[in-house]
Amino acid sequence: MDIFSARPASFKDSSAGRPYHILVVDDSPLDLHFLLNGLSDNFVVTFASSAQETLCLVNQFPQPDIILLDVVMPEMDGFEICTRLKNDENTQNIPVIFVSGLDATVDKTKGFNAGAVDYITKPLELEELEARIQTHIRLKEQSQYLESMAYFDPLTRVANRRKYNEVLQREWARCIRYHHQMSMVIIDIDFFKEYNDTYGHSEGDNCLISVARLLEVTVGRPTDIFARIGGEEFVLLLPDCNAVGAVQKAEKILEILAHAQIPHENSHIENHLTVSLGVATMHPSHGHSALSLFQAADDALFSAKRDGRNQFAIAEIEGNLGITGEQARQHH
Ligand SMILES: Nc1nc2c(ncn2[C@@H]2O[C@H](COP(=O)(O)OP(=O)(O)OP(=O)(O)O)[C@@H](O)[C@H]2O)c(=O)[nH]1
Repeated sequence: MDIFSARPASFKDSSAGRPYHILVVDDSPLDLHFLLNGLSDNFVVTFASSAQETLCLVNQFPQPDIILLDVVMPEMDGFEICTRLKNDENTQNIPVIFVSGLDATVDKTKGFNAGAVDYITKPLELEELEARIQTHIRLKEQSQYLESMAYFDPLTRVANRRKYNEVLQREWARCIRYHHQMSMVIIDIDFFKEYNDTYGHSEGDNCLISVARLLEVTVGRPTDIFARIGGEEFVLLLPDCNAVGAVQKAEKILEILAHAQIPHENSHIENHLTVSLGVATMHPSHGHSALSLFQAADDALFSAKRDGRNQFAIAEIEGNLGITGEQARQHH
C-alpha cells in the first residue's frame, strides 16, 4: 500500500487492492464455515483448527487482515494464542476478535487483557459480525496510516529523522550485542542554495524528490535505512557493514548522480547537481553513543565540502572503535 495514498472511501476498496483476508481459528469450524459463506465478497476466509496451524498461517504473506479466534481449543486456548500473537512484533498489529460461546464477564475481560480488540458471543448475527470486522479493519488502517505519516518525510516519501533515530538506536544496540560494525554515509547536496535561487523553491523541492528517488535504491538490506534528516541532507545507515562496504556505497552514490546529470548551472564546480559525502564506520560499544558515529560522519562530510565537494571523505576515528580512512582505502 502506498502510505500516502488516500484511505479507501468505501469499505469495498481494500487499500491492499484485494479482498480482506480473515483467518478463523476454531477447532470445530463447521458452524462458522456455514455462517461466513454469507459474508460479502470483500472478504476471503481461511480456517485454522489448531494453535500450531494458526502460528504458521499468520506468518505467511499476505498476512491475515483480521483474526476471529475461538477461546476453547485443545492444547493451547485462544487466550494463550492471542497473547503469543501480541508478543510477536510480526503479528502484534493484526486485530484479533474473540468469537466464543463463553459469555461470562471474566472471560470477556481475559480476552481484552490478552490484546483482543473485540469479543463476540455466539450465536452470531452475520450482519453484526461483518460490521464489527469492517470497523476493526478500518481502525487498523487508520492507525497504520497515521503511524506512517509520523515516520516519513512528506516531500520525498523517504524515512524522516525520527524514523532514522529509532532505527539508529535499535541497530546500534544490536551491533553491540553481536559485535558487528556499523557504517553511516551522510549525503549533502552541493550549492543547493544556488539551486533554489536559480530555479525557484518549487523546482528545489522537485530536485529533492529526484535525489531521494535516485539514491534510495542504494538500500541493500532490510536493516539499512535511507532517510532525509535535514533540508538538503540525507543519510544512509548501514548496520553490519564494514568500511569497505560503506566506501562502495559512497562511490555508487557519486556515480548515480554523475549519471543523472540533473542540471545546476550555478553550482560553481560542475554544470550538474553534485553531492558531498561523509563516511564513518565504527564498532559500536557500550562506552559510546550512536551519536558518535553521526558526529564522525558529519566531520568527514565537512572535510569533503572543504576539499572541493562532489566527493566523499572517510572519518578518521582514533582507537580500536573506528576504522581509519587509510585502512578503508587499503582494503579497497
Ligand atoms: N527547495 C527546498 N529547499 C530547501 C529545503 N530545505 C532546505 N532548503 C534549502 O537548502 C539550502 C541549503 O543551503 P546551505 O546550507 O547554504 O547549503 P548549500 O547551498 O547546499 O551549500 P553547501 O552545502 O556548502 O554546498 C538553503 O537555501 C535552504 O533554504 C526544502 O525542503 N526545499
